[in-house]
Amino acid sequence: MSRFRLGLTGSIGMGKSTTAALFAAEGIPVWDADAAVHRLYAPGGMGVAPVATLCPSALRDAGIDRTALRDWIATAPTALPRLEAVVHPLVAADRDAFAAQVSDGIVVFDIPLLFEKGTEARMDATLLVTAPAALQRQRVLSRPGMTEAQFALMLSRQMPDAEKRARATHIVETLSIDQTRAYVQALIAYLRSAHA
Ligand SMILES: CC(C)(COP(=O)(O)OP(=O)(O)OC[C@H]1O[C@@H](n2cnc3c(N)ncnc32)[C@H](O)[C@@H]1O)[C@@H](O)C(=O)NCCC(=O)NCCS
Ligand SMILES: Nc1ncnc2c1ncn2[C@@H]1O[C@H](COP(=O)(O)OP(=O)(O)OP(=O)(O)O)[C@@H](O)[C@H]1O
Repeated sequence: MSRFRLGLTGSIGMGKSTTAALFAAEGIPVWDADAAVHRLYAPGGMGVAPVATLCPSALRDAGIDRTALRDWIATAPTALPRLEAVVHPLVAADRDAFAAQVSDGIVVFDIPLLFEKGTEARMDATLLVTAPAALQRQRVLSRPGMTEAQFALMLSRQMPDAEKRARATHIVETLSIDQTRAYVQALIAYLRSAHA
């Protein structure tokens, strides 16, 4: 089977990381965009200098402090697009370097902003993880330090779930681990048979 790129996405708290781990447990290589950003922000990361130039207050212990960055983003509507303009090309380079290492079989790309940034055009198929809004809200608000305002702000920055459902080639509701694991296993089998 030649390389098959599966874009995994979903709004905050919908189950991307958990579902990505289910693919990894089946032996599927997974690239995680949020993890790539953490690497870029860590001391020695490629993102430290450019982000610190943009937001000097975020430079802390030779790395980028996300809390300071989050506070800076709240100061102006232009802040996040300016940050993305610096970070996203570095994330894309990390993604392409990962993809180049895998020559065949299914590869999963866990990308929160897959649809928001049109990255689905670089994928062979897309899987949306989703859940009822009330469950999403309960999950996110149960996180330490998360507030209603923060949740609303993050949701406002992400494409509505209904729009993502209309664009995804595959959709799974993350209601139980067993049910999602069964879905992941069936999807892997289907993709291997359909694209052998
Ligand atoms: C804005 C930042 C500082 C907030 O960091 P913090 O640790 O508080 O939140 P975290 O990173 O866990 O993100 C919380 C939620 O927002 C999502 N998110 C992250 N960046 C963005 C963004 N630019 N637009 C919309 N949602 C985003 C995440 O996927 C997650 O669902 C951080 O997310 C960041 O640096 N984002 C810019 C880089 C980026 O766009 N990352 C997404 C790559 S697809
Ligand atoms: N299939 C599932 N069944 C039951 N609970 C799930 C499932 N998938 C995820 N969850 C729960 O939902 C919460 C959010 O999951 P996860 O962190 O994977 O979401 P995410 O989309 O990666 O979130 P973020 O966008 O904030 O990174 C976690 O508490 C997790 O235990």
